[in-house]
Amino acid sequence: MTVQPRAEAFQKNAVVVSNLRRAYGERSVIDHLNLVIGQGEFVVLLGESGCGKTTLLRALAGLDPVQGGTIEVPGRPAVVFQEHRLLPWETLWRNVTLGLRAGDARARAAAALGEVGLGDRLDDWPRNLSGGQAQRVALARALVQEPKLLLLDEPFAALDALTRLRMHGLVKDLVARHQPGVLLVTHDVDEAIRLGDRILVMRDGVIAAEHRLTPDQDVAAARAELLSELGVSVGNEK
Ligand SMILES: Nc1ncnc2c1ncn2[C@@H]1O[C@H](COP(=O)(O)OP(=O)(O)OP(=O)(O)O)[C@@H](O)[C@H]1O
Repeated sequence: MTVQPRAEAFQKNAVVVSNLRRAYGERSVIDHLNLVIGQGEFVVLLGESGCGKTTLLRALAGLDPVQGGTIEVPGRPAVVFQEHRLLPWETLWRNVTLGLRAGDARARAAAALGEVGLGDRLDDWPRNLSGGQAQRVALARALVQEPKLLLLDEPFAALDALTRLRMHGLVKDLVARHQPGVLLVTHDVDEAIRLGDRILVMRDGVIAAEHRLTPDQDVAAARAELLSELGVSVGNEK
């Protein structure tokens, strides 16, 4: 067992990954990777397609076995995927509290759905939601568990540009309020710059580069640097 949920909460860290290894058969995808995410820290993971971002996220979520190393997390991580994964035969409030053992489940669902602007839709059905609304319910379902670690695997990728921008604001607010450590996987460099306290670039099975963004960051320069690390030449683009 390499994923080790700890009963006592970490004081500072949402996850500590040491020397993680993950292979599919003979093919190594994660090769002695180290990573620490602090409580309340928003970390974004970029990397070329196929470099192993989702593999890492799934390992952190405890969804897949790993071949070596350790993952220490203070409790069960919550995950939001690109697809909302709501159960069509359950109402929204029941979807939000699935697996939650609490006597006041409906009240908790009401609070969580309220936080994502859907407090008046408790008894509605997933089929009646837009893509953005469904992702908001998926976020409520993740946050109702009060996770110390929130894993986001391209949760905005299927949304239109305007909805995506609104979701960025919402997620940022929710993370500031609930203070989980966050690992967001995305292909979108602008999204990474907008949301990340720290941006990681994954390559050859490890974290190959790391950027801490400051409030007075030169955004164009950061963007060009990140794109270049991802193998994209931007020439003189501002
Ligand atoms: N179940 C699997 N069986 C075998 N190989 C797999 C499996 N899942 C992923 N891989 C391989 O592992 C590598 C990493 O895949 P992964 O999905 O983690 O990449 P990614 O960085 O998330 O890619 P993308 O950005 O395109 O989503 C790829 O080469 C992929 O083909």
